[in-house]
Amino acid sequence: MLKAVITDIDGTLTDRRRRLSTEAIRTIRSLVDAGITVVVASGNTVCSLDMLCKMIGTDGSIIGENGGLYRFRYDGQIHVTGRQSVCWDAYHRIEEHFIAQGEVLTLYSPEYRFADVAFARTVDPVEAAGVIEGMPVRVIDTGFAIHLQYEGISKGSALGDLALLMGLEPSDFLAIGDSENDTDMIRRAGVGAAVGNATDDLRKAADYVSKKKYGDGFVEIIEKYRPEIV
Ligand SMILES: O=C(O)COP(=O)(O)O
Ligand SMILES: [Mg+2]
Repeated sequence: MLKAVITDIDGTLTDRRRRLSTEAIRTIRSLVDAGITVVVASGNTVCSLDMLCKMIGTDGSIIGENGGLYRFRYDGQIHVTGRQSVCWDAYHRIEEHFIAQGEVLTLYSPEYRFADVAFARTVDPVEAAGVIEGMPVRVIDTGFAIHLQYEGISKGSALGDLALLMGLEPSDFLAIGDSENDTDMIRRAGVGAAVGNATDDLRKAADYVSKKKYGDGFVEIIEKYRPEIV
């Protein structure tokens, strides 16, 4: 039996252009109204997740910055497990490398980030990873941004910590995602599902891959597993 849902946002509840699926929101509201907790787990910042949770109508339980931080409900403490200073060291090395080639990197909301570093996908993430080889930092391409994350930290590691705070096990969760940054999370969850537009690696790690894409895929997955969520 499953007891809660944890979902990625970009590419799962949104389309490629980050437009939220109204059908997915409707589905989340029906889960919440039935007393089922829905956690959002994203590479996004706390403030953007808070706005989203309020407007969708969840209880504010979040995993942000790709697992670099998490919080149980709006009034809970923000637990930061990422090590941003190490990520900044990695970023500066990458920045120097690309500046030497005439490429200027664009940071994403650095003033609102506490755990990781994120920047625009204007450079090759594999080349960026090569530049910081040996450092305890992972380069993550979410399909929407490139993130630098301290080793061992992921949405999956944060799911373990958050589930404990909620009095649940990771295996109590149905987890849904679309990309590389969701892999650990869908592996650790009781059921891990990927939407139809998911990357090949995530599809391989998933228990189920929806036929439909983006928000419609999310709705399809919830409909399939709804009888198992109590
Ligand atoms: O912040 C990103 O790069 C992607 O966000 P997501 O984890 O909700 O897909
Ligand atoms: Mg995503």
